Amino acid sequence: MELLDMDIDLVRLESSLWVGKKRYRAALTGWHLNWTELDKKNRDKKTVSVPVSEVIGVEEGRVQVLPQRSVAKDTDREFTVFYVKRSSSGSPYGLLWRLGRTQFCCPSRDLRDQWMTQLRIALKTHSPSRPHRLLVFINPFGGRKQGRQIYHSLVAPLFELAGISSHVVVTERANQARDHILKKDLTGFDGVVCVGGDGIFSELLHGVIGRTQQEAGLSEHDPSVTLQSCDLHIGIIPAGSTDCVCFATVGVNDPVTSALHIIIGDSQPLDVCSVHHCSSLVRYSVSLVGYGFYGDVLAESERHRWMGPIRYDYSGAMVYLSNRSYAGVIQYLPADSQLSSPRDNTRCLSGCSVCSKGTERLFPHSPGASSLYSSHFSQFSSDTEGEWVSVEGRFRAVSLTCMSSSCPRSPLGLSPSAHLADGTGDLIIVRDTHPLGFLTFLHRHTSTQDQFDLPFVDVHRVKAVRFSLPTGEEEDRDEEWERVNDGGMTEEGKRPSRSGSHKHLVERGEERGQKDFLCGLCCSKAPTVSVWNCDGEILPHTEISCRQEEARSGGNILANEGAITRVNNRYNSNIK
Ligand SMILES: CCCCCCCCCCCCC/C=C/[C@@H](O)[C@H](CO)NC(=O)CCCCCCCCCCCCCCC
Ligand SMILES: Nc1ncnc2c1ncn2[C@@H]1O[C@H](COP(=O)(O)OP(=O)(O)OP(=O)(O)O)[C@@H](O)[C@H]1O
Ligand SMILES: [Ca+2]
Repeated sequence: MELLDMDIDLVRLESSLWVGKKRYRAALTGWHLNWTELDKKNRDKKTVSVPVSEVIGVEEGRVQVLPQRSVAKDTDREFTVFYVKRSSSGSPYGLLWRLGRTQFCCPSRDLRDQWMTQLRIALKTHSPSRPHRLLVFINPFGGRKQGRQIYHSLVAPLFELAGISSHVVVTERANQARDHILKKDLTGFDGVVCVGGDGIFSELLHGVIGRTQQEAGLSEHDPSVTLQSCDLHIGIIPAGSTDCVCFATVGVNDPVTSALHIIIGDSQPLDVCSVHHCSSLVRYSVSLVGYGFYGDVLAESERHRWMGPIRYDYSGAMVYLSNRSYAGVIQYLPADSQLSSPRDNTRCLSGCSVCSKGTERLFPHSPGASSLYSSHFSQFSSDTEGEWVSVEGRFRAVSLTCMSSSCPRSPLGLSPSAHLADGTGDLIIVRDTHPLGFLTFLHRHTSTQDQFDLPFVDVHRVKAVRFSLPTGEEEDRDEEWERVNDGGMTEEGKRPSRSGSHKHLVERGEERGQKDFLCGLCCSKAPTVSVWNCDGEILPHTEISCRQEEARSGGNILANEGAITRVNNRYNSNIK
């Protein structure tokens, strides 16, 4: 093996080159492009070394790509190399990536051509996982409504430089991206990319998982089905309001950083949680399934979409001031506590040993290929996993998060030690408490203080969760529905339809549950039920079951991140 590595690492090309007025000795091996400054006596000074896997492109002449493309081809002895450059500035939670650029001048045109050819061959041979053709969905209404501009000014030039061809769809309605992936011919695409927030990411996730199951002839609703692995990677260019999936996987929300990760083919598997109601699939989640506070904030914020990202802070304050708690019965299936715990102070990065161990345990005989795995609830228990546990009471918030769910508002996230791909989620139960206590809990999300170290908060690492209303509450809830809806019923005959005196409050979607909350803000009687927030979408049911689907390490549900894997194994962690 060592011999083979040495063979591959043999120098392919070495020569003197000029960068500006300085003379360098440049060498291209299989894995690296190095250039070392030489002093007047030909002694080595500083060396710059760029892994071939991080070279973005090579162009003839003196070329600039960002902020605007400009080409000076007046000499035939120059070429420009573009590569990933880690910015020393950037966010305290992750490094920004920038497009590095060096213009080399060769002693002859012949040598320039040799450099260009060798670099392009090296790129082809050593970057097998790079995408060549991408399907890009832009949500023009996400976040500050800058998706189109972000893509065309910052991302498209990089894709072009890297030789990636992209087909762009600017969405005209919600769920268009999901339906496109479910129904259209995707032959030739190596991946799908969303430009927007967690909502459009969720559309792509549902499209990709759904399509894969369709093609395999599997029903997503059938709980006995083992979900098929998804071959299409999903990339995220952050242009939304929270961009939690991007932040939690890359460490920063920055379109250029994400575009560079996509170009070099970085990928990170993610846990996916499926949410069922009465044995039928409602949605998948990768981030937050939250009842109480986070459900209420989302429902309230939908009425203030026009405010942009700040709608969450405004709605958060409004909901906090309304001081609500909700009765419920939570049942959860603990995960194996010997493997990890939500309070073990670890931070999950790509290549994380807990995620790899979980994979080995789940798929002991599996080859490296990826797959999604689902199983019956009954199959979840292993020798070291516990039995179902039940908790009944009044809660400020019930949150299940598959990953840390870190975002700029909460840089360490809802559960800082949660893992990206270990097949578990963290259940955070915030029991009813006085307003100051709850404010302390919320405030701790903004710092490094432990939000779980409070007497009214419990956190459990789990494989599955069920939520139901206490006996008797169901009736109260229906009374509440009847009260606010003049007794109208839905076509399913289960709940009142959205009609009557509160219709004015409902602005979008099919979210029947939303009305309970909305009425709670404008009516004198406080609502008895909240709604579920599932990755930023309101669920139409209160009683749900969540279970962890399992992504094998090396899998490819998400291919945006990489902040962490190969890169950080070599250059320390990208998330400090
Ligand atoms: C005193 C300051 C307290 C600050 C508390 C900050 C807590 C922030 C926790 C953020 C957790 C994000 C979880 C991610 C969920 C995503 O899958 C989902 C889809 O994008 N986003 C949301 O649902 C969007 C959810 C957005 C939730 C924002 C909550 C803001 C709370 C503000 C409370 C102010 C109290 C003021 C009292 C006068
Ligand atoms: N053209 C469109 N018109 C209306 N809604 C759309 C359109 N395209 C996508 N959507 C929907 O808009 C919703 C919000 O989109 P997105 O997540 O991109 O932005 P956001 O809500 O501002 O950000 P975040 O989810 O990070 O908070 C999603 O539910 C998505 O399905
Ligand atoms: Ca997890």
